[in-house]
Amino acid sequence: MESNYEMKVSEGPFGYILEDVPHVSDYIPDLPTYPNPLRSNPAYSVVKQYFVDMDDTVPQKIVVHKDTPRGVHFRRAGIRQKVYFNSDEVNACIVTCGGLCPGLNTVIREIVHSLDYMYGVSKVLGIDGGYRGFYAKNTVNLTPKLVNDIHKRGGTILGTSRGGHDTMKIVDSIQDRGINQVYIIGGDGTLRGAAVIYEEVRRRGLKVSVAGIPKTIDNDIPVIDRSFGFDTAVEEAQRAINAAHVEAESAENGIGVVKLMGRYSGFIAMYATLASRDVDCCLIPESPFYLQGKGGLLEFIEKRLKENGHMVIVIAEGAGQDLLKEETERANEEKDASGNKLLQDVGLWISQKIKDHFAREGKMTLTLKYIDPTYMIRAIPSNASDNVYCTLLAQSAVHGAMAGYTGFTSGLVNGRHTYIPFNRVTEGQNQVVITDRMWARLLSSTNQPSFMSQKQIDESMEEDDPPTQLLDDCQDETSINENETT
Ligand SMILES: Nc1ncnc2c1ncn2[C@@H]1O[C@H](COP(=O)(O)OP(=O)(O)OP(=O)(O)O)[C@@H](O)[C@H]1O
Ligand SMILES: O=P(O)(O)OC[C@H]1O[C@](O)(CO)[C@@H](O)[C@@H]1O
Ligand SMILES: [Mg+2]
Repeated sequence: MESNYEMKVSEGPFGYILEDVPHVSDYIPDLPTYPNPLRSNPAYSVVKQYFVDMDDTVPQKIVVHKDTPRGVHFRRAGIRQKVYFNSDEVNACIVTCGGLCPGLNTVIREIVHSLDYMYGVSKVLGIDGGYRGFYAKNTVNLTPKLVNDIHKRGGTILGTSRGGHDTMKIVDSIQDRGINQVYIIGGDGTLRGAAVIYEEVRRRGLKVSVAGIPKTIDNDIPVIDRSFGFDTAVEEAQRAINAAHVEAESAENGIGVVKLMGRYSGFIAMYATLASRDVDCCLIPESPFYLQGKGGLLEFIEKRLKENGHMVIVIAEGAGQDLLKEETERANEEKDASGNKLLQDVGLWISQKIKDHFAREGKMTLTLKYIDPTYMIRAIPSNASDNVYCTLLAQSAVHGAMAGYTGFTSGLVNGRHTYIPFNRVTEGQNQVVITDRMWARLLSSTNQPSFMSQKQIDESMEEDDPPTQLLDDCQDETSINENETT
């Protein structure tokens, strides 16, 4: 089903734009409102200004010049004075879809706890096994007690799946069960699914809030600063890189190759490399490379081995797929149940190419160890900082749904929690911009070639990408989201 998501945009002076999120009262008139029960919650009532001002918004771009227009803003997340659901009336559900990511259980736990402890909501259903669970499986009652310890475990207690999105059946199930708050945790595909669920709910005139919590280990969701679980994944990747380094260092002409996740976006590989400092070469999908000849990878490997006697290569799973395709003379057209292209194993392929090259040339004997920790970095529980992040994302989603917002995802923008309309997070993909300052930092830390000709550099500068860090000098140094902070 195609999305027809209509944007709710308003404008103000000096180029101010609010990309607002829908509200149930947009299509159901005269809904009653209730005072927020948090008024009498001792934890909150001591906090000065614990209600978010209705006019609070967060700018998408925070580095500005004297005369730049104020630009796009998102509604600030948080507790509202009025809520549109009475506590007894709420019948919520939670579903997790797509690939695993550290922190899924923390988000589930926190939605259940926030609904119960903050808003007195006790009816929360868990949907089993992703979208198809709405119509093909039984549900489970989620209580604070049941979910109390789950944040210490990896995975999702609800199970997840790919494929199986049937909008009509899902909304029928929502309607039949009397569900009026739907919390959907997932990546770009999941949020596309959530957008069409919201549209169908609205078409039927149902008082149902549809709230998303963006999840992606690859950090490829646009607009938001970073996705939950990313920090944990980068930290876990260090263990594999350390092992590769120890192996490489201990052998004559030792090479350690580590493959990390990242289908189209090389953020995990880039940040794991920058964090480790043991990596000699990082290869990501956004930065094409070649093997043979002057300036190629094999030449660089030989040089680095001569200099250092060992080296570590980190490769994102989506890197070099064009080379593999050429080599095998076939495109891998296989797709998963959600329609995502299945990739060939670039780690195995590149390891073999390196071994073959040096054996054939008889140049040097090398010892190569290939480490593939891809699923290990996403199947673990979230670390402390991701746990806090997940908690805040979940609480924001609950406050938003209780306040009657719908068709939105909670998300961190420039360090502030916001409500973002679905279509803004599904319209594109966050990727490493290789003409940006962060990639330049990586190149200078590994001292690897850029594998780009001057012609390619000129072309990429001319592309219609957002202005780059190298060009306009307006990068927020602490932010991960390359595209949006440049
Ligand atoms: N365009 C779409 N419209 C409706 N549903 C979709 C769409 N794309 C994907 N989905 C559904 O969303 C769910 C998850 O999609 P997908 O497997 O692509 O994972 P994801 O959410 O992108 O997460 P990740 O990329 O992290 O694995 C699946 O059930 C799939 O059927
Ligand atoms: O869970 P699956 O189907 O093996 O998919 C793995 C893919 O999911 C992700 O973890 C998230 O999109 C990718 O990095 C990876 O390519
Ligand atoms: Mg996806």
